[in-house]
Amino acid sequence: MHKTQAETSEFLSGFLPQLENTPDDREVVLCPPFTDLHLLSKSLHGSRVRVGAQNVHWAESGAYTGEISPAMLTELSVRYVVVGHSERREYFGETDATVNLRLRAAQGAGLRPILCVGETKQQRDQGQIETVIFEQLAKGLIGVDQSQLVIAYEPIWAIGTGETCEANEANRVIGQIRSKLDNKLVPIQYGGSVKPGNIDEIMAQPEIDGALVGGASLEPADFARIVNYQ
Ligand SMILES: O=C[C@H](O)COP(=O)(O)O
Repeated sequence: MHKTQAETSEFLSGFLPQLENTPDDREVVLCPPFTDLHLLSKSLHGSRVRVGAQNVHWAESGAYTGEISPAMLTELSVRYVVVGHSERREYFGETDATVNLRLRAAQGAGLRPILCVGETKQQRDQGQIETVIFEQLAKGLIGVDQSQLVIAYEPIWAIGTGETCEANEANRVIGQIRSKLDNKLVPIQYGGSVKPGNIDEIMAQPEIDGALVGGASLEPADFARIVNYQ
């Protein structure tokens, strides 16, 4: 829940010029609040930056006050949608079952969902990393087309805390996630306190295909440095 439309416009003015020398292999997606989607879609038309949303409901339409349907997003040229972020699971009652409904509805409308999975600190300390994540995958991915999917491994204890998962540990867990997938080519991102100072090491890991960036994406220079990792 960051940035009004005015703030988003200001962000773009600072960010887009810094993509002039960005290598072609980088796919850049901005996932703002719903209220910024129209502005972003218009402003980014013809650019290399794609637009994503932060959530989507599974129904086509109906009496679901406060929710947003897949078609409402695709009409705005939205291509991606984050599903099952840990904040949605923790604060808004998301379960693996509702995550699954959202993933399937998103794909049914032509959106490419970014499924977030990850463990709490307590689960990690109790040696339950794989147990937790494999269950999130098993329940979340029922009936989901893995050729139109992105996964983000986000250890909850590393989100917004400044405490980053060591790059080699993130690489190990992401390898475990990949071992459970039918399609080994699903892009798997790491998320959790990604910053200009650690992006190079994170992206040097063989299993890590990208990053889901929160706080550091709010500053144009920081996010551009992350996109332009070495
Ligand atoms: O939504 C963003 C991710 O949860 C990561 O957030 P962060 O980079 O602020 O830790």
